[in-house]
Amino acid sequence: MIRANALHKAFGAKQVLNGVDFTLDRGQSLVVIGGSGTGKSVLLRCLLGLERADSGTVEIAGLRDPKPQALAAHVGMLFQGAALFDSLPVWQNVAFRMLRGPRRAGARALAIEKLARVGLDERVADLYPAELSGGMQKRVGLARAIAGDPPVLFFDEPTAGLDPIMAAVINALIRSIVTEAGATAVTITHDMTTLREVGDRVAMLHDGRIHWQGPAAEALTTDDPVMRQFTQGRVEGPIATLR
Ligand SMILES: Nc1ncnc2c1ncn2[C@@H]1O[C@H](COP(=O)(O)OP(=O)(O)OP(=O)(O)O)[C@@H](O)[C@H]1O
Repeated sequence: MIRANALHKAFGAKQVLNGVDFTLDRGQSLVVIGGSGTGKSVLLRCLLGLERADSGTVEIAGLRDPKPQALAAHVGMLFQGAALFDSLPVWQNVAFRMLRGPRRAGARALAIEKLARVGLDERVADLYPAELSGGMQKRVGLARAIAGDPPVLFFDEPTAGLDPIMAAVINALIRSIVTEAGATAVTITHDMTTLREVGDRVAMLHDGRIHWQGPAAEALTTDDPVMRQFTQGRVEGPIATLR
């Protein structure tokens, strides 16, 4: 369902992706972890066709090296910081894509249905993003990601900036939405709780490659020194840190 094959991407002399390979079966949920600056966002942009890899191929939902426009019908995305349009009310943010298509008339009802799915009341529909808390904005972003019932979902740092309780709420919502929809999901995170709650599988990006991948249950118990340092948040270990 999602395949990255030998992806390479450099910026000038800096080789960020240096042969990234992974395959994710339909209906599986993959959590991608890795230190700051290891290229998680670059990988995401390459997968979504927002950035062109120097070499290698991507396959998503049967499309090979798809352009973002071609992916729009297949992929829902929760952006870091939710990335809502400030000038549009919540319901138009959620049903944004429908507003320009033949199903315009049903857009508001669909938005309200999706808002309910993420635990938001109909009254939120007419508010503007600036009137919402960070946690509510994340929920709206989540409602937008699932508005078109896409078979593939991407979540970029879904709990960043949230308090631990709201983070738990968002993790649980993501897990239930992914399970219920049978969606194939890729989540980028630094949050070990998200790793445990959301992932079936985990892949760790390190030195431009997938250094480790395996079942989520093994990610926190593996003896791999890079994984151990990262998941346990240790300063000492093979991952170079600025001290
Ligand atoms: N457009 C660009 N031009 C030049 N360098 C870039 C560009 N985009 C990313 N990079 C570099 O690629 C590297 C990886 O960046 P990326 O944002 O993917 O890291 P990340 O793993 O997502 O980090 P974080 O967890 O901090 O968000 C960084 O060194 C960054 O400076």
